[in-house]
Parts: sequence; structure tokens; C-alpha cells
Amino acid sequence: MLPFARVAIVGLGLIGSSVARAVRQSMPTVRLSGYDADPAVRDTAIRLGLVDDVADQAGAAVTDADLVVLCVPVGAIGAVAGDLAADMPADVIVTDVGSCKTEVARALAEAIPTVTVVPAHPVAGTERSGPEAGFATLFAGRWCILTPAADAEPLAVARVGEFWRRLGADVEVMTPEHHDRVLAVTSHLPHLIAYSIVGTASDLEAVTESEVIKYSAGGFRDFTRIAASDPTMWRDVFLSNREAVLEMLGRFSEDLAQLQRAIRWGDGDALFDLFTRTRAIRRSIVEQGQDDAREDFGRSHDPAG
Ligand SMILES: NC(=O)C1=CN([C@@H]2O[C@H](COP(=O)(O)OP(=O)(O)OC[C@H]3O[C@@H](n4cnc5c(N)ncnc54)[C@H](O)[C@@H]3O)[C@@H](O)[C@H]2O)C=CC1
Ligand SMILES: O=C(O)C(=O)Cc1ccc(O)cc1
Repeated sequence: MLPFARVAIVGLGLIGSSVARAVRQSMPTVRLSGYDADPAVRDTAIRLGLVDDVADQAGAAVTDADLVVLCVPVGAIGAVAGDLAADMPADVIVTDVGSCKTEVARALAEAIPTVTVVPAHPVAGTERSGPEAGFATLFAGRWCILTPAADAEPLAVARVGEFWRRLGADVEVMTPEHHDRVLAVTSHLPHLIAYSIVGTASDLEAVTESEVIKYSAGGFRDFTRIAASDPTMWRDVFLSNREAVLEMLGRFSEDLAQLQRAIRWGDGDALFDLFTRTRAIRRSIVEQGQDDAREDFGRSHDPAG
């Protein structure tokens, strides 16, 4: 049996449109409705036939939904849920796809205290945004982390888990706090470093105009992909996961200072040891099949690639 029959998606960008496409493929009898605050995105959603009904008002998208999936930037999730509260059926389940969970859980509990909420984070995405960037297989073979409250209804958690499994994801459950510490180091800090390094290079005026672009086949090119990620989304991530990111940034700065010292003192052994350890980490990721097949997808679809 399908976990849900009527799914409403609020926010029809990269993730919302990918959820819509994946639902269409894996659960074709599900009735899909959608809403986006941006009229241009709504028009695109209609043109692409992403959902059965694109509503002009947020409330109209959710009136008969049994699952509402909030696919808006992290900083907007609480307010969007609050705006929908009066229009949602009493037995609805609300989930979200936000990249950080502790602050979002607090905002949702405040905005819709009587509604069943099962937060989720599909750890799958790209540097692109908008409805045309999405694709049905985005979640296939990727983790989706659920972060239900300790007193969440087990049946609601099981249904949301089954929803993501049907979209192709492997589902894991953890606390929002643990999620935010893990993602701070595996996702948020790497994005911050990419934004920083690309910013540093572009500040070196003399180099920027020509040579950074000309010779960007090196490591820099990989950073530019990440640093092309959506500014609104990532501003919200860093403001929302502030504490965990600051903690990991502190550790990173210390480790970077050690590397600086090793280079200054010509300590080749220290450099070699670290690079050997990091190479092993990459190899174990590849062996576990967690390397980024999507990266190749992105490149092959990237006119600049
Ligand atoms: N981009 C990625 O790789 C991943 C993103 N996420 C999370 O997914 C969520 C959505 O991100 P993307 O789809 O990448 O962004 P996106 O920018 O492609 O789409 C977000 C959509 O939300 C709409 N929106 C913004 N405020 C709204 C509001 N108040 N009411 C209705 N619609 C509103 C925007 O118009 C936009 O179309 C974020 O919370 C992000 O943290 C999760 C996993 C991966
Ligand atoms: O494009 C990439 O490399 C990503 O890391 C995509 C991504 C961005 C945010 C998430 O919360 C999960 C995945």
C-alpha cells in the first residue's frame, strides 16, 4: 500500500521538482499538488507538468493533502508552515527537506504545534536550483535522514520513511542535533571553504581576469562548482546551523594552522601522512558506492563543463 495518496509540495525548485518527478515515476497514482511563491516558478511547473495542480495560493495546495513536503529554504520553513496551518487537514503529516534540522524543528513546533511533523533531509542535491534543474533519480541510492522528535508517532515516521524509500533513498533516523553536527563537517563546512577559496581567488584582481579562469582545470575548478550553489539556501544553512558550523570551523582552523606549520618547517612527513590518510578516506567512499555519480551527470549537462 502507498504511504500517501495526496501529496502537496510547497517550493518547486531543485528539490521540490525532483520530489514531484520521483513521485510521478515511483507512485504514479498519487495525486500531486504544488505551490511556489515565485509566479515564474509556478508557470514553469505548469509547463513541465510537474504536478497535477499548481495552486495560486499556498493554502489551496494543501487543503486535501495527506502529506505536505516543505521544499523551501531553511529560513522560510517555519513561516511557510505557519501560513499553511489553517488550510491543512487535521490528520495531515508535514515533512521538510531542509539541510539543517535543529532550528527547523524548533520553528516547526512553534508554527504548527498540533500538527504531526516528521522532518527529513535527503542528502542529495547539486549546485543548481530551480524547477528545471530537478530530476527523478536525484534520490536514488542516496541517504535520506529523518529527525523525528523523541515522542513522534512511530506510524507517521514509518510512513514518511516508506515515502522516501519509494523515491529510491536509503532511510536513516537520528536526532536533529546529531544530524547537524555530522552535516556541519560533511556538507556545510566544505561549502564554506569553497565559497571562501573562490572568493579569495577572485579578490586577487590581477589573477582573476584571465588566469584563474584559464587554468581552472586544477583543484580550483571543483571548488567553483560547489561555490556556485544557491546563495539564499546557503545563507540560511549557515545562520541556522550556526553552533555546529562554528565548532567544526574552529577545529578546521586549528588543523589548517598545523599544515601551515608543516609547510613552513619543511615537515614533509606530516604532509605525507595526512595526504595518505585522506586518500584512504576517498577510496573507502568510492568502494562504498557513495562517490558522486551525479557529479558526472552534472558535468555532462553543464555547458561550461
Ligand atoms: N540544493 C540542494 O542540493 C539541496 C537542498 N536541500 C534543501 O532543500 C530546500 C530547497 O532547496 P532547493 O530546492 O535547492 O532550492 P531552490 O532555490 O531550487 O528552490 C526553492 C524554492 O522555494 C521557493 N520559495 C521560497 N520561499 C518560499 C515561500 N515562502 N513559499 C513558497 N515557496 C517559496 C522559491 O521560489 C524556490 O522556487 C532547502 O531547505 C535546502 O536546504 C536539501 C538537500 C539538497
Ligand atoms: O552539490 C553538492 O555537492 C552537494 O553537496 C549537494 C547538497 C547540498 C545540500 C544538501 O543538504 C545536500 C546535498
